[in-house]
Order: sequence, then structure tokens, then C-alpha cells
Amino acid sequence: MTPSCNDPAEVVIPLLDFSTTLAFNNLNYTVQQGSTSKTLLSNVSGSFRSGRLVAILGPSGAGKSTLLNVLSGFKAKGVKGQILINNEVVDRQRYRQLVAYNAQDVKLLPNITVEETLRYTADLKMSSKVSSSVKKTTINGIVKLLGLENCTKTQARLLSGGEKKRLSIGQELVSNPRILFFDEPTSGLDSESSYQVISYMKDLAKQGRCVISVIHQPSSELLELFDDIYLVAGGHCLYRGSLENLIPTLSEVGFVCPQYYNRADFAIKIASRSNPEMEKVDQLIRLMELDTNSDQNGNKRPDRLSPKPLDEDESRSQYPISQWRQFAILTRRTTLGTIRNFTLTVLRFIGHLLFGLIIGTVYYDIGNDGAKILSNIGFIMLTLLFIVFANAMSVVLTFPLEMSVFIREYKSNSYSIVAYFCSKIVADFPLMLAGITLFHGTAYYMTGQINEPSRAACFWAMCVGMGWFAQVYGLLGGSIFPIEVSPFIIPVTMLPGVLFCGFFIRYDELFAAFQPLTFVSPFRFTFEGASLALYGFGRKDLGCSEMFCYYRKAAKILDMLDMKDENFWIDVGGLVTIIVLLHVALYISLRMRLR
Ligand SMILES: Nc1ncnc2c1ncn2[C@@H]1O[C@H](COP(=O)(O)OP(=O)(O)OP(=O)(O)O)[C@@H](O)[C@H]1O
Repeated sequence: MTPSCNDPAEVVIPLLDFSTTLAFNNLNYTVQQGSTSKTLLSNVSGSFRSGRLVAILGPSGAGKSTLLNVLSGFKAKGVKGQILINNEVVDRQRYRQLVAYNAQDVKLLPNITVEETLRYTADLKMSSKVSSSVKKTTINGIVKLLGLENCTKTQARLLSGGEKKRLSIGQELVSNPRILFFDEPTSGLDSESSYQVISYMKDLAKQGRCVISVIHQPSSELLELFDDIYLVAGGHCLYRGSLENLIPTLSEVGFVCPQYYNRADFAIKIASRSNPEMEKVDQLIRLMELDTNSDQNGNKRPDRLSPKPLDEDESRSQYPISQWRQFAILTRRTTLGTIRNFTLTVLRFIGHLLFGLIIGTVYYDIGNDGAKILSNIGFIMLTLLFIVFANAMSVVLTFPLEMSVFIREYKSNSYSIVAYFCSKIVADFPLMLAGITLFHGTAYYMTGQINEPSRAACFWAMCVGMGWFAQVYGLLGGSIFPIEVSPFIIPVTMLPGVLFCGFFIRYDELFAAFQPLTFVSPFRFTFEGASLALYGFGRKDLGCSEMFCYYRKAAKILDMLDMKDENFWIDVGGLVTIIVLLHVALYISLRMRLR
């Protein structure tokens, strides 16, 4: 049963027995818009203490999410000012270990269950010295704390909005962070679920954490759960202090809250752009800017806080586990997610088998017939086109969602880019290999291609090369372009490569200016490689189903296609080079996305 908001949550995750203060002074955040710059945060200051739940309030566009992103370290470029934890400037890497950020839109891997999600997070975020029983206890504690007991075996895609939100909060709790940021954790939830989520956050604060949340128009009941308020308008701070002091402070400058009026609504109304009393708002801003030396509750900040040194019991290495372990865990998780994506996985297999059968039926037994050479060359081309589109499009459709999970996890310091990159390549490879083998096993033999193991293997290798290229190309497209455009961009950008493959126009018939382009087309390398596998290297004369077959001799076929045996290894080298370069481009693109 989901605990009601009044049930005390049983806390199993460790309490933090030391205080933490996050202080920020004169923060400014500017973004570049063409040649001009736009200031999104101006001279905002404040401090948040452990044990207190803080609400960041403000009208839409006030800068609440921006403030949260800056304070959580997710935005660093263009930020000026000082952020201190326990009066110390902390380097970025260490900062990310201390801070957790829960974004407004929940990013979860859809086919992984609640328990698995938390277990993988624990494996990634907890030191390998932590025993599996401790990890299990921690996970159970989080599940209980967040009321997820009923859905531990449910895949994330089937969870309700509130459960998804709580699961993503749970992921942040695994590493037991000192400071937690939430961006609109109640958006899309009904009032009861909103109350529950904020109650859980209150519990987390009571356990000794700094908990700061952007909250959109909270009801009076919900607002009561917060200890402190940080009011933002137009990138400025209008109020920071306790909830009790909010109305008295606003009334000091002449904003008097009517009786029975929701305090949050009143504060947001004052902060809205439509407020005609701008001089009073400016007065509030000046008041807050002058008061940079007082803490969240209006008390003077001591020159030196007396916290526990930050590094006393924390590991200094960037990640809690080695990159090799990260790679192994991520590969397992990606494989599980792919296998569980039943529709796509089964469709991929059925698609390869079905197309193999169709192509095998249409081109039945033509492979050794000198009278049907042109059709057989069409078979080679069709094979390559099928492989490239089937494998590129399946990753284009799934990768963008995974990317958003990757960006969130990377930014919360869960693992390195290299570990993710390698796991992605390795986890997707077997499925591609299996699909192509199924297709090859059907189409190659049904079409009556030459039954020599070495030729069949070379043909299969060219198909695998094409599939590998397609997969990385799809990943690259998915990492660069949004899902709305990548299904269009990927096929369209491949077409010039198809044009210069040697099938639609012979290499020697191309304008001289176009001929070098054939050496950057993966289709040229695979088409020539597959054709040589079938007809090159001294293949004996083909059979002939008619009176006369002009192309009985394999050498004549290669001559017609302007292909030479010695090009085979150039094709292999060219294809491998393109695939390697695409991996490099994919790696760079992932890095760029994380900036
Ligand atoms: N990269 C950017 N370039 C230009 N303007 C930006 C950029 N990011 C945010 N802004 C602007 O900064 C302002 C503050 O945005 P922010 O998302 O922080 O608002 P918010 O208070 O969280 O609003 P909401 O409650 O609607 O989510 C908005 O006017 C937004 O358009």
C-alpha cells in the first residue's frame, strides 16, 4: 500500500549527521544571443541550510529553473559569482558528487523495472567496496521511503507520473547526496500525489540534507511543508527567508497580503511582470542585494562556518567505480533494455527473416545463371540497401531517449563518456549481427549464390560491415539531430553515397570531379566487396539457362562493373576507415552534447 502523506516514512538510507550550507554570492548568468548577451540572473545571493526544505517561487520565465541549473552545476558557462559549500569553493567534479539534480521532465529507461533501475544506479554510484547486501538494504530503504513497494517489478514505462517522479528522486538518493535540487517535482501530479512527493522531500531535508525545489503555484497546504522561500522575478531575488517572514517582509515595502489569500499566489503576483508597482519591487530587489551577508533566515552569516571538512570520508576519485566496471554494468543494462523492447527486437528479427524470404523468392536461384547477371547485381544492391536502412533506422528511433538518460546520468557523475560510448557500441552489435546472419542465411542460399564457404563468408562480412556502418551512422544522427528530423536526415544524407556506389553509374563513366567521391562512399566499398566475393578471384564459368549467355565468364561481369580483384582489400580498408571515423565523430558529438 502506498503510504498516506501522514504516515511517517521508515528511513533506512543513512542520515547525514553533519550540517551542510550552500551559499552563493552575487551570481550572474549571461547567455550569448548572436552578437548580444542576455542576462538571465542578476546579482542573486542566498544560502540554504541542511534540515530545511526551500521553495523557489516566481512567475513563469522568472529564472527559477535557470537558478537551479546554475546552483546544481549543470550550467557553468557564462556564470559569474561565488558558490560555496560549507564556506569552501569546491571544484566541479567534487561539487557533482555532493549535489543531485532532479529535472522537471523525468528521464528513465522505459523497459527497466523500478528495482533494476535502482540496482543499476546503486552499482554505478556506490563504491565497489560496498557489499551487495548493503546496496540491497539501501535500495529497499529508498523504495520504502518513496512508497514504491507496489511497483518494484514494474517497468518504468508502465509507472504512473507520480511513481516515475518518485523513482527518479530515488535514483538521486542512492548516492546519499548532501544537497538535492528538484525542478517542479509536482508538475503533472494531482494534489494528493503532489503532497506525498513534497512530504518525501521534507523527510529528506529532516534527515540532514539541503533540499531546494522549484515549485509552481503551490496550494496553501503544500506551501506549509516548506521552511524557506526564495522568490525570483526577472532574474532577481525579491525575497529569501523563512516562510513566516515572507508576508511581513513584503508588507515592509507596502505589499499587504489580503486575509485568507494564498501566500505563494500573493508573492508570485507581486513578482509578475504585470505588477504596476514596480518601484516597490525594485525596493525589494535592492533590499535583498544589500543584504548579501545574511543567511536564508535573515541572520548574519558567520565569517567562517564550522562544518565538517568536505573531504573527510569521501573518495577523491572522479567515479566510485572503475571505468571497466561502468562499461560492464552499462552494457548489461543496455542489453536488457534492448531485449525487453520486445516489439522492436522481434520486428527487427522478423523483418530480416521476412525480407530474406521475399528477396530469396523474387530472385530465386539466379545466383549461378549467366543469363540473369543483371538481376543478381540488383540483388546485391538491394541487400545492401535493406541492411543499411533496417539497421540505421532502428537506432535512430531509440537513441534520442537513451541520450537524454545518458546526459542526466553523466551530469550527475555516474559514469564516463568512454564507458557509455563503448557499452553502446558493444551492446547493440550482437543484435545487428544476428539480424544480418538470419537475412544472409536465407537470401544467400535461396537465391542460389555460389556455395563456397569463403565466398559466402566474404559476402556476409560485407553485409556486416554495411550494418555496422549503418548502426554508427544512425547513432551519430540520433546524437546530433532531434528525433523529429533524424528519420528524415539519415536516409537523405545516405543517398549521395548510394549514387556513387558503382551500381547506378560505372566508376569510369563518372565525371572526373565525381570519381574521388566513390572513395568516401561506404556503398562503393561494400558493393564492390560483395560483387568481388561472388565473382572475383578466379570464379569458374557460371551456368546458363538460355542458348547463349554473354556473362558466363565472371571476369566479363567484373569488367562490365569496372571492378578488379586487387580492389577487394582496398574496399575492406576503406570501409573500416569510414567506420572508425564515424566512431570518432560519434564520440565527439557525445562530448559536444554534454557541454
Ligand atoms: N539559453 C537561453 N537563451 C536565451 N534565453 C533563455 C535561455 N534559457 C532561458 N532563457 C530565458 O530565461 C528566462 C528564465 O527561464 P527559466 O526557464 O529559468 O524560467 P522559469 O522561471 O523556470 O519559468 P517556468 O516556470 O515557465 O519554467 C526565460 O525568459 C527564458 O526564455
